[in-house]
Amino acid sequence: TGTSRPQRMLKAVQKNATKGDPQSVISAIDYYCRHKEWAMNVGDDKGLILDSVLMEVNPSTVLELGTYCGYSTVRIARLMSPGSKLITVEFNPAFAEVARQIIAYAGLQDKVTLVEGSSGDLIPKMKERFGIKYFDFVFLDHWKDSYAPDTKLLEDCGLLKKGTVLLADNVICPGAPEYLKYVRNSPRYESRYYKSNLEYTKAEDGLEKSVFLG
Ligand SMILES: O=C(NCCCCc1cc2ccncc2s1)c1cc(-c2ccc(F)cc2)cc(O)c1O
Ligand SMILES: [Mg+2]
Repeated sequence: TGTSRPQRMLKAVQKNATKGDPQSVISAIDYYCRHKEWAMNVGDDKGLILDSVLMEVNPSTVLELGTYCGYSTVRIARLMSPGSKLITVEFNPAFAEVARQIIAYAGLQDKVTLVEGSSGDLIPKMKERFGIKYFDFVFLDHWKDSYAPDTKLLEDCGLLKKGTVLLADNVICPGAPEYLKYVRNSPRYESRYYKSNLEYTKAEDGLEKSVFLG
């Protein structure tokens, strides 16, 4: 057995990016995944939408579900104000190990808390474990059929407040039909679809932005 895809991605960052420079880490990953080996990062097309929605919200607390190698973690944390906190949840220990190193290489480890485990187990523990009252921004990028149940769980745990923004990746490809039905039909959300491309491809994908109305 050789290296894994995430390990090869980490090597590309260590080789081509500048330590402490988040933009160079993002560019190194995008170059590697577009020209060498595809990987399921949110990518540069959808990444620009993520950046603009994030800057509009300017959140103090962020929850990311699905860290993978930390690409979107770096994209988000690099735009967050001093003193703000990002909690990112990853299920797969091998992914988490690579993500920790990529986040540290970008110099963003002080803003980011990476937690290993499943979203369903960890969401109910957010308040007691991390002293979180509410999340201002939630990026959903984990199991697509977990988006809807985990959104309901966030509501039930009182982790959303009036104005919290949920941004969901892959609502077209691989798709999150249950989630779209839920947020688009619920009177508690104001939703909007941002059409884009599946990372590093010409296929359609997009992000759904849903504002919690309280
Ligand atoms: O599955 C995807 N992403 C989730 C990985 C699941 C890892 C998890 C994290 C976690 C944390 C907490 N609790 C439970 C879980 S489970 C994903 C897949 C594609 C794709 C698109 C076209 C393809 F042909 C093939 C793959 C593209 C994407 O952007 C993705 O995000
Ligand atoms: Mg994704």
